[in-house]
Amino acid sequence: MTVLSVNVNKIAVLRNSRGGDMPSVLAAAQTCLAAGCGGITVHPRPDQRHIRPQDVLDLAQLLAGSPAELNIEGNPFAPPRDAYPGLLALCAAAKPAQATLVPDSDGQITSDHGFDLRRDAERLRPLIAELHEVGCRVSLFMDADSPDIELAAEIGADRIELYTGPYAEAFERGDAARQLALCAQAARRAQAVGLSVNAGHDLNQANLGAFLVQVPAVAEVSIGHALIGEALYAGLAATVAAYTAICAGEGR
Ligand SMILES: CC(=O)[C@@H](O)[C@H](O)COP(=O)(O)O
Ligand SMILES: NCC(=O)COP(=O)(O)O
Repeated sequence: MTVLSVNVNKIAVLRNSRGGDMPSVLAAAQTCLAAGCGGITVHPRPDQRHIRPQDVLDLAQLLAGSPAELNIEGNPFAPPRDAYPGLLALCAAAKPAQATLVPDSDGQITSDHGFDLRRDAERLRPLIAELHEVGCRVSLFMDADSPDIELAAEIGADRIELYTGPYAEAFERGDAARQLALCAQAARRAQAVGLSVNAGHDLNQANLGAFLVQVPAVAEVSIGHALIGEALYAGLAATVAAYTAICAGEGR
């Protein structure tokens, strides 16, 4: 079954807009966990516009000893800045179950592409080894049409996360077949060299079911933006329950 990891970045965005601790990232994570999700995802960025280092440490404490996993996403090449210690230092302190490496830059509103491993493989290799030393599983954010899926295994990654933004856009336009085929093919290539496959970005209640039907053996989906938006109307616990039902294949 596919694990749902809820990305709580957007809870922090709302909190940060006024300061203080309302809404609380920790309380939101607790609600998601109680509603049945299998993990919590955060994507701290150097400008600290949403999840902050202290949130990461608090979430790590909340999840310690629980079967639910903490997944920390971020750019491993972004240098420390102000109170942001850098992704590897944060992972060393929080010891998440999974670190997902993403090649996003500060100027991006959100992540919008995967790694070019022809360019970055040799820089990533020692960082992946360092994260393994800390005890993290390592996943690499990859485009579904990347020619270099197999290289992720060669440099030591455990998983890839398929960037599903192009699929979500195509689904919205009503012509998702090509993107689904690309994602399914990338998943099969990854699995053939021993990588597990995660997926994320702009997944929602409308497009998730078709994705999980067509793309084989997706280990985890991380979902935030749509889920938190939908939760404004339906409630967080009910929305998480709806996603876990889709992940469990109910209604297929
Ligand atoms: C890697 C990825 O697709 C997500 O981490 C995405 O970046 C969500 O983060 P934001 O909520 O900050 O856009
Ligand atoms: N890795 C994807 C993620 O964490 C959530 O992306 P989104 O649902 O906020 O687009």
